[in-house]
This record gives sequence, C-alpha cells and structure tokens, in this order.
Amino acid sequence: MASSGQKVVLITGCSSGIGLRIAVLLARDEKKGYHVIATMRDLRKKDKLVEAAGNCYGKTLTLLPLDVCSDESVKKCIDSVKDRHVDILINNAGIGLLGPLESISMEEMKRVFETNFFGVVRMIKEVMPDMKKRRSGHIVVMSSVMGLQGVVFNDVYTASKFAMEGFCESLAVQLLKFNVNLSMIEPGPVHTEFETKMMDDVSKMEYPGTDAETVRYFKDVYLPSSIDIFEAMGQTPQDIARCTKKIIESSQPRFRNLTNSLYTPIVAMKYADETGGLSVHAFYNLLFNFGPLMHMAMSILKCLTCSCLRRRTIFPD
Ligand SMILES: NC(=O)C1=CN([C@@H]2O[C@H](COP(=O)(O)OP(=O)(O)OC[C@H]3O[C@@H](n4cnc5c(N)ncnc54)[C@H](OP(=O)(O)O)[C@@H]3O)[C@@H](O)[C@H]2O)C=CC1
Ligand SMILES: CC1=C(/C=C/C(C)=C/C=C/C(C)=C/C=O)C(C)(C)CCC1
Repeated sequence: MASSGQKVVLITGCSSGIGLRIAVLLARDEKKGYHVIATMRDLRKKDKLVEAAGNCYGKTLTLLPLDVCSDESVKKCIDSVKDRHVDILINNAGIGLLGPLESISMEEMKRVFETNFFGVVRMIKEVMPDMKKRRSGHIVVMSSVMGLQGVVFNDVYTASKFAMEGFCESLAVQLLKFNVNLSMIEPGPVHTEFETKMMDDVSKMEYPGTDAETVRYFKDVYLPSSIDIFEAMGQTPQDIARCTKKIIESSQPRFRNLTNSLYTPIVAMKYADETGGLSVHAFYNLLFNFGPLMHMAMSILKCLTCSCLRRRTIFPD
C-alpha cells in the first residue's frame, strides 16, 4: 500500500522491456517517492521483474494482472487499487507488426490496433474520470518515433501509433482544464523483446499473396537497413525509463518527448514541407538509392554512438 506522500504509478506491460525497466527504476527511487503497481497480462511471466526489483518487491512495487485488451480485466485491476487512486498512469503495453501489407491478415492488424490504440483508450477511460475529479494526475503514453513519421513496411504499427498521437493531441487540451497532464514519449529503436519478437515473426513469415519483387525489397533492402539502424541508433530500455522518470518529475511536463536526438532531423523534415513530398522522397532515396551508402554511414554512426553521440541523447544520465 502507498504511504503518505508517495505517488501511485500504474504501468502496463511490465513483463519485459521498457515497462519492466520503468517499474524498477521508479520503485527504487532513492526518495521512495513512488508506489509502483506493475501490471502484466500473464503473471506467470513475473520472475524477471521480481528479480530486477529485488527487495523493493512487496514494498514500493506490487504486481497486478491486467490485459489492456479486456474491458473486464482493466476494470477489475483499477477497482482493486485503493480508492481507485492512480496519480500517474503509464501506458506502455504494445506490440509490433512488420512486413509487406499483402501478407498480413486483417485479424493481425486488428490485434495491433486493439492493443496499441484501444488498449490505451480503455485504460484512460477507466482512470481519467477520477483524475479529473481530483484535479490532478499525469497520463503518459509510450508512442514511438513511428507515431510521428511513417516507416515503410511498418504501415499498420505506424498507423496505430499515429492514431494514439491524434487521440492524445485532442484529449490533452480538455485535460489541461482539469489540471491533468498528458505526455507522449517517442522512442526510436530500443533493444527489447519487441525487436526480437518482430525478427522471429519475420523469419517465420511466408508472405502469402505478396509478389516476389516486394518480398525482395522487404528482405534484401529494408531488413538489412533496419538492422543497421537498430545497431547504430538503438537505445536501451533503461534509457527510456530514465526519460520517463524525468518527464513525470518535471514541473511542466512536455507533451511530446523524442528520446533520441538523432531522430530530430527526420521529424523536422516532415514539418519543413507541408506537401509531404520531402519526407516520402527522402525515405525512398535513403532506402532504394543510397542503401549501401547508408550502411556505411550507419557503421560509422554505430562506432560513434558507443561513446560520443550517445551523450547527445536528449535526456542524458
Ligand atoms: N522496442 C522498440 O524499438 C520501441 C518500442 N516502443 C513501444 O514501447 C512499448 C514497450 O515495448 P518494448 O518494451 O520495446 O517491448 P516488449 O515486447 O519487451 O514489451 C511489451 C510489453 O507489452 C505487453 N503486452 C502486449 N500485449 C498486452 C496486452 N494485451 N495487455 C497487457 N500487456 C501487453 C507485453 O506482455 P507479454 O509479455 O504478455 O506479451 C510486454 O510486457 C510498446 O508500446 C512499443 O510500441 C516504442 C518505440 C520503440
Ligand atoms: C530511419 C530509416 C529507416 C528505418 C527506421 C527504423 C527501423 C525505425 C524503427 C523504429 C522503431 C522500432 C520504433 C518502434 O516503435 C529505414 C526505413 C530503414 C530507411 C530510412 C531511414
């Protein structure tokens, strides 16, 4: 149970990756400023979190089951929080989806929206009315750089994060009237199970209904570039956890928060040309015309990011 002065933070998707790291970082806060309710849809996956939390487990960190895709599970979880009082809601749970559109079923696409978009909406609907009544609270949403800029072969995942950005941009205005903050976090690539799950899925993919030329662009052009980008620009889940802590501890939290300054030019390019042509053509050229050059640039970047460029992350240690 939270002691007085402690903020109650509820986090979704804490079985691995970013959610797990945020939960542990906040639970281990030196000032013991947080009572963390770490949630996951399958409590059988709790061992990694429990181990990482160490002696915080059962003190500043408790566990609850929560599946963001189920109305019943979401309600049951929030009802079991004392007085339904959540000061900070961190919507982290999410899934990826990668590959040529032709080979992805409508069912898979709906699952992505059900988790990444409606999962967040469901959580916010359950927690927001109490925050509005109390005239205080902070809702954080783990978006993505793909919530701001489309990336080829990530069409549906990108769409789910764009949907989230539009939803939050609209809601933030109303919430401000009730003194409730809303912040989006937009990481670029982060080394978590998200990356490994997507690569696993891709290796099993059979591309039904996709022509050979598209499969070739995906496998031989996109995938190698994407692996390069993960290696050169990838952050750790701990980096994102530190950004998140900084955002929730800010007296005036920003609405949008890119975690990797190396992505700033990509986002700036989008706003520099309202016709959208600049981004579309730049991405086309990067991928199809300058692939080998990009590989070289990424190798250089990879070498630099291990020391000097890493320090350029917006939220350094
Ligand atoms: N890794 C990256 O490159 C980036 C990730 N992000 C975003 O960060 C967030 C966290 O991802 P990350 O840590 O990288 O990936 P992980 O795959 O490591 O973690 C995702 C978490 O979400 C959980 N989850 C999935 N579906 C549900 C559900 N229906 N209900 C509750 N929990 C669920 C998973 O649980 P389970 O173990 O049960 O599957 C897991 O705990 C996601 O929203 C992702 O879109 C944003 C930018 C980049
Ligand atoms: C920037 C860039 C690329 C890939 C970007 C990737 C792979 C980003 C991954 C972001 C993730 C994983 C976000 C998760 O939410 C391309 C298309 C290869 C080539 C052009 C420039």
